[in-house]
Amino acid sequence: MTDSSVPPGGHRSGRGPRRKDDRKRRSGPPRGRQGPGRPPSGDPAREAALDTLRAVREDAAYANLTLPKLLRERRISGRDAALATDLTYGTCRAQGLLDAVLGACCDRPLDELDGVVLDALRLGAQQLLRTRIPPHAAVSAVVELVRSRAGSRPTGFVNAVLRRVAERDEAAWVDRLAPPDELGRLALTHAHPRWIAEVFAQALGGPEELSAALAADDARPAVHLAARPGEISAEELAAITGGDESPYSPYGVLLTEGGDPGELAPVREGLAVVQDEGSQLVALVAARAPVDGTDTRWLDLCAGPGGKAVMLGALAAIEGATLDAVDRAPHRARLVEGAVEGLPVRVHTGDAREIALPEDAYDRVLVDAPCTGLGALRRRPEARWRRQPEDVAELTELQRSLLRAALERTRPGGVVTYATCSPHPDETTAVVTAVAAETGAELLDTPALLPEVPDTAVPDGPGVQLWPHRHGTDAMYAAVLRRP
Ligand SMILES: C[S@@+](CC[C@H](N)C(=O)[O-])C[C@H]1O[C@@H](n2cnc3c(N)ncnc32)[C@H](O)[C@@H]1O
Repeated sequence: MTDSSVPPGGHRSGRGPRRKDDRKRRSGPPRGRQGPGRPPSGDPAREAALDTLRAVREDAAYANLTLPKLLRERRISGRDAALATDLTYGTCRAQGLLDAVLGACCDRPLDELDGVVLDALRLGAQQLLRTRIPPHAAVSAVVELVRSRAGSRPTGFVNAVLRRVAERDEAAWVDRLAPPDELGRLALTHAHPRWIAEVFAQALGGPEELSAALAADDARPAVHLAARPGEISAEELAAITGGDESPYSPYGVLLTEGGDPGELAPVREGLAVVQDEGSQLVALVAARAPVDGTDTRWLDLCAGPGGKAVMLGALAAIEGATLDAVDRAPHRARLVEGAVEGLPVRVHTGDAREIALPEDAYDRVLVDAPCTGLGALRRRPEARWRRQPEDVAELTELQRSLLRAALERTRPGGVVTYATCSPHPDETTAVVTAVAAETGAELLDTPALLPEVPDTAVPDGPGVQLWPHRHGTDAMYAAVLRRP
């Protein structure tokens, strides 16, 4: 739907980094900052949301790093912080759906709008379609925000577009805008790019669970803690934090209260870390995989920032083993060093494919490969719209070579666990089966290593696949291979 009665708003390019010559042409205060005579809107939550959306759009920032920093700097807490978080992450997650609706309500392409206006429209549409905020409050708050950031000129435009958005609810907009096929409809309904919905359907072995999978992936994830083995039990950790013991991981606690988990005493004291239950289960697979013979030399080839290295290091300490932990990125290797203090872990910085570590030597190896992260989209609100299908091929090349490097460093009879936080079959089954065929490595029965977790088998492939809608975890994948 377009409407020629909509008054003109800002017209500058709204998406992608702003060009230098654009900046020169503008007069007056820089967009996105307070200008003289323009008081703040008195709405710290929406101001923080708008600033984060700008950073995500212009600087390719990560919302989940930018917003918490901004809230701390501005001393925004309590209900304002909760509102800012809901609005920012919700708007980032739903961007494709919001843009489809806004596109039907604007008389010009969205990428010709001023960036601040576009961010404000997305923030407004999110409130109108996906929250319980009363429509008049949502519209007037966003109009005031635009006035404080960009002056009065675009306010009529923003007001008119948002009033058009408010004419239908989310379901009615989906009815109107969805493509005719079921997969396209589900992708729009749950605000996912079509290609990702296709990947999920392929990984699930059919469309039956797709709606549940996309819905769970569109919700905010629960926060899990992992108790450090040998230091504190999950039962004790749950009692101290007021959380619940996790359903599957023997070390997991599901937090039931909000707030910053980093401030909890057991986390500050190093007795527990914030870690999704799916990651805990992958570390458990790596620790449980059956080894023939000695079992004292362990290796984590892609260790940064150290979540699984902490769990493996703590288990190694209990078993009398040692762990070598490798990461190519120096700052990530340093994070591992900080995380594994006091554990029998040596940290190495370098490329796992070339690093000078012994070959045919390790009993137990984890390669938690860099991947598209399609299994952890819940945690990175903007990621689903940033990732592109073309990213996959480059990563699968690296994943195969890392798995080969892991097998070369494993002794005959030792085991390698290959893991990704992606369910994409090209990154999971295809990598594992190709490298197993090339090297003669034996594919072990990985679901048997997690007997307490139901429905982990991968359709037509080796390994275990976890899912948010089935297990409440990220969509982690793991498969175990034995070196011949
Ligand atoms: C999925 S993350 C690992 C997460 C980690 N296992 C944890 O539980 O916290 C992948 C890691 O692989 C590292 N990496 C990427 N390419 C690498 C390479 N060629 N050699 C070693 N590490 C690499 C990245 O820097 C990144 O830290």
